[in-house]
Amino acid sequence: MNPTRIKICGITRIDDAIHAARCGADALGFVFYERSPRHVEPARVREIVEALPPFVTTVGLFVNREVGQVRQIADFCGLDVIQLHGDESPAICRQLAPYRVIKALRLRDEKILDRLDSYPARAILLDAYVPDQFGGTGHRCDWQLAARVAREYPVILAGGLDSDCVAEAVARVRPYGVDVSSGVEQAPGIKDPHKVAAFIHKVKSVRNCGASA
Ligand SMILES: O=C(O)c1ccccc1NCC(=O)[C@H](O)[C@H](O)COP(=O)(O)O
Repeated sequence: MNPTRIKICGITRIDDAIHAARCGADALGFVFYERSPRHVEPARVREIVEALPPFVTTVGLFVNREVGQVRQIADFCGLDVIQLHGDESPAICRQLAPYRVIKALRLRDEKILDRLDSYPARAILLDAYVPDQFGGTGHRCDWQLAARVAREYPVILAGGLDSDCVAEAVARVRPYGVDVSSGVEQAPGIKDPHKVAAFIHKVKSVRNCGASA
């Protein structure tokens, strides 16, 4: 049985990053989408990355950015993984090699099942579908459909998770990992240390028989 990996997304402050790492987060996400209330400048992210312990994975989130810009920012900040949260094609994912790519897809209906094979991504992040919004919405996705996807692919479940619902979500979907942003915040971009600790504790205490390596 593998543990459910935990990504805390929308980090903008060193203290929040260190606290999440101490609580046991596997990965931290930084939003480079300028229209997000969690947007953070590359110079700040570089400082945060330099302050982190060695075994915490750093993930940069981009929405429909040009590949060269994504690479430039990722190289500058020292990021480990790139998460593409817009309408990026499978070809764009390929162009970012050797960076590992997580492709985020907003789960609208079963048509998603036909699109998955084309993505050369290390994992698919399933988020809620909210018209005209790319992420960080606080809305849940269809866990039943997500569970079907998770039987075939490594899935990172996102969308409206918090410490109250995450144990049930893991038990039902059996994802590779979970991702949370607004559910552990005091305000957009500002994490609540108690909510972060409670979320991570809940995930670590639930059995996930389906999670693959
Ligand atoms: O968080 C944002 O503001 C955001 C904006 C645009 C694209 C992606 C964004 N966040 C990506 C994430 O990975 C979030 O953690 C994910 O969407 C879940 O968010 P939430 O429902 O608030 O937990």
